[in-house]
Amino acid sequence: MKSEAHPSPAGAVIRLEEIRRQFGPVHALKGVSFSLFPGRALALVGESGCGKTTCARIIARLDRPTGGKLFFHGQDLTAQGTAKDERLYRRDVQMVFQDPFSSLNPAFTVSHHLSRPLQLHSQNTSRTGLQNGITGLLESVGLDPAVSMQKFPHELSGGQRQRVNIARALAVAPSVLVADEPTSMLDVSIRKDILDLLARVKQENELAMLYITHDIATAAHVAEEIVVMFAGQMVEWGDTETVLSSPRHPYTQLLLSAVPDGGRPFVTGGSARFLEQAERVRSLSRPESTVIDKIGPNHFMRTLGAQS
Ligand SMILES: Nc1ncnc2c1ncn2[C@@H]1O[C@H](COP(=O)(O)OP(=O)(O)OP(=O)(O)O)[C@@H](O)[C@H]1O
Repeated sequence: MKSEAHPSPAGAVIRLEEIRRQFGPVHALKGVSFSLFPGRALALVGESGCGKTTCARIIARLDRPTGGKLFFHGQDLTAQGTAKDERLYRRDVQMVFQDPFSSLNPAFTVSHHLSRPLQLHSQNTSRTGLQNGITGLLESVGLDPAVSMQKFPHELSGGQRQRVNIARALAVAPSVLVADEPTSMLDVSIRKDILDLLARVKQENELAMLYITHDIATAAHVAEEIVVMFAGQMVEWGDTETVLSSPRHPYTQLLLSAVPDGGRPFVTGGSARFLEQAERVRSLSRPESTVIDKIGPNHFMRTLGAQS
């Protein structure tokens, strides 16, 4: 059976089909397939090194796969497009990175950061038109334009900077937003606010969103669908609510068991026993397998491969 995170790719903005990426001997992605749909988010969840950022970079065309296909509105992008196509694609697919500090230039004001992408996108580049555009963008991400417009990045909190990054991504009216660990460098107290903002802008702008996180507990805040990855493979995927409430793959169960107050103890007997069990699950999950179990209408699990 095909490994597809959504039963029907009709209407998909982005579709990855059996994407592979090898870096020398490292198989970072071993055949990843999913689709992104307008107004919906897919959470890509897994521990460090499982291939999440490689997926994001391939979608943003910052990296090329060594196998498989990438489709944009049904068009196969695997082959190199014209420079103009690439430019348009990169405008349509925006990224928000995890570090809100380094992604803004300390020498420029908030207003400057937003005016360039607005000028690129907007027909109305008059002074008033730009001013209105900046005001609207700042309001849409919950910042007071009068207060924040002329500020420099160092005058903003981490959360405010991430809001500016989101506003900047929205300035070119993209159809896809890839958010790579957008809250992992922020204070715990404001993480939920940023996730709520992402969920809201996704809906308001009909964005097809990829939300990348190592924190499975946050997936439900933003994403209707989830893909759990381990060692370059999708191990379990489907509707977020279903996967989180009835996880079937041992690795998904392991991730959920580590959520504080998740109410889902994986093992009893303390941390040493937990680490031992976690290692056992990792070695069970590592071998490649092409057999997919369909558990529900949109709930799939990769069966465990043969141990070598
Ligand atoms: N440019 C590269 N050269 C060599 N190996 C790479 C390169 N980029 C990624 N890798 C390897 O590919 C694998 C997947 O990396 P990737 O960064 O996609 O994982 P990740 O899940 O995003 O991890 P993290 O959360 O730590 O960023 C890792 O083993 C990584 O070391």
